[in-house]
Amino acid sequence: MSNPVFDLLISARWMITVEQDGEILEDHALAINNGTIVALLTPSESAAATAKQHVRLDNHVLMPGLINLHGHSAMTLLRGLADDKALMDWLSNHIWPAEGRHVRDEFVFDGALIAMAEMIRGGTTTINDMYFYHGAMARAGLAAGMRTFVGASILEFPTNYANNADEYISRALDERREFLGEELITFTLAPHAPYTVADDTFRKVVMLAEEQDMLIHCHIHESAGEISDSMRDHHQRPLARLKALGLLSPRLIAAHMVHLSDDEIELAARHGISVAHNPSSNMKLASGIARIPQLLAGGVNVGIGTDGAASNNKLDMLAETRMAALLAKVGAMDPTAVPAATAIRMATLNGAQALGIADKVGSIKVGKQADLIAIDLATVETAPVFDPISHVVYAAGREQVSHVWVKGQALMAQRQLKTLDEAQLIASGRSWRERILAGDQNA
Ligand SMILES: CSC[C@H]1O[C@@H](n2cnc3c(O)ncnc32)[C@H](O)[C@@H]1O
Ligand SMILES: [Zn+2]
Repeated sequence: MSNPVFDLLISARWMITVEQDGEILEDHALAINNGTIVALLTPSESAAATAKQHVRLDNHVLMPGLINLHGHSAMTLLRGLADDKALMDWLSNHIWPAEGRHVRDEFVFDGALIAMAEMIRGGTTTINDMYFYHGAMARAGLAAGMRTFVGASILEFPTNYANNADEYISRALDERREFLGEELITFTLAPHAPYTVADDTFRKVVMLAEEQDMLIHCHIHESAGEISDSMRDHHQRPLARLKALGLLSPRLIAAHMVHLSDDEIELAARHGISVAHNPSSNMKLASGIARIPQLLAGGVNVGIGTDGAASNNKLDMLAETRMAALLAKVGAMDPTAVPAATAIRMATLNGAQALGIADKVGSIKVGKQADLIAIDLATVETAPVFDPISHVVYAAGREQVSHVWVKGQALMAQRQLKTLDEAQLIASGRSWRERILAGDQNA
């Protein structure tokens, strides 16, 4: 019997599977057909295998694509407009007025494409987003070929997108219809935060999420002010209020969760909620240090996000993974907190788990889809290699990401973007700068 000819064969010097913490395979290969990993080949099997395309990564580590569990992609167009502010000052006095002047369909599409190019160049294959103009976001995801979770934002106050909570919801559900058959596009419900969403709206969100089988994505316990304002307005901490409203469940991805008591960590674990940890944004807005080691020890699923480019200001998941490991250590005054392998699991499989796609992506396993990245370790920054897991977290930079695949489709090869035109995106960013500086209401 003749050997099968695979669609794609990727052989790599090292493979971090994330199936077991710390597992590294040397000189193995992955066989891929129709975007799915169909075989994991030993060195001798790899040598005998044949494929329509064979990518040889002799100095690289191959690993699952990074999953950005919390972002606002289109905010790339507001990057650097308001730095060095605390959360509520940043939002109320700078970001929301700027969004009022500029955020439209075209802004979201163009801003999201710039974000996606940056994310792909840094090894991100999935983005869990929340913003406005969801058709534009979904179209950007399809153009880029990224796995895109489009968060349908819900607020009580008017923006360019909608006037009240009911309108945010109905408009988003209308926009969602066009993309229901798209495997890479999933809509989620994204009530913005406990301080911008009323009790009745949260109740509607819970009902709708169950009825439509949708995830819920919300900023929760981001700053100390959010908690004290909630005590003043609701006589409860936000998490207790959300529990009473039925929001706490495995459907919930809670972004930030910086300020938590031991009881609240236990509550989060008991209800199976996932946390999107955003270390750089939390540091830059001086929101605080999330208690990640305690959350993980308590059994809470914690993934990693960048937040938007206006509060980070990078969309660099490798840097964020490193920050997650370092910040946990200094927060706990314990160098063993969040070791490198745990940080990699948080940035991959835990993100997939939060999004309900751990059966499809998040680790390297036969039967899973080929959402994969390669990182070139043959650079002075990562020579010599004793432990590829250590280098991925602590030493390698995003410029060392060489290849990115989503469902077997190459989005980047040898650092060349395959689905997006970098020069065009830089030009688009320049033209938005002029429009934004001109204060064009219809920009
Ligand atoms: C409803 S999502 C879009 C909304 O959220 C704002 N935003 C961006 N980053 C943050 C953050 O860290 N905390 C709270 N709100 C944030 C964004 O500007 C949009 O208005
Ligand atoms: Zn955010």
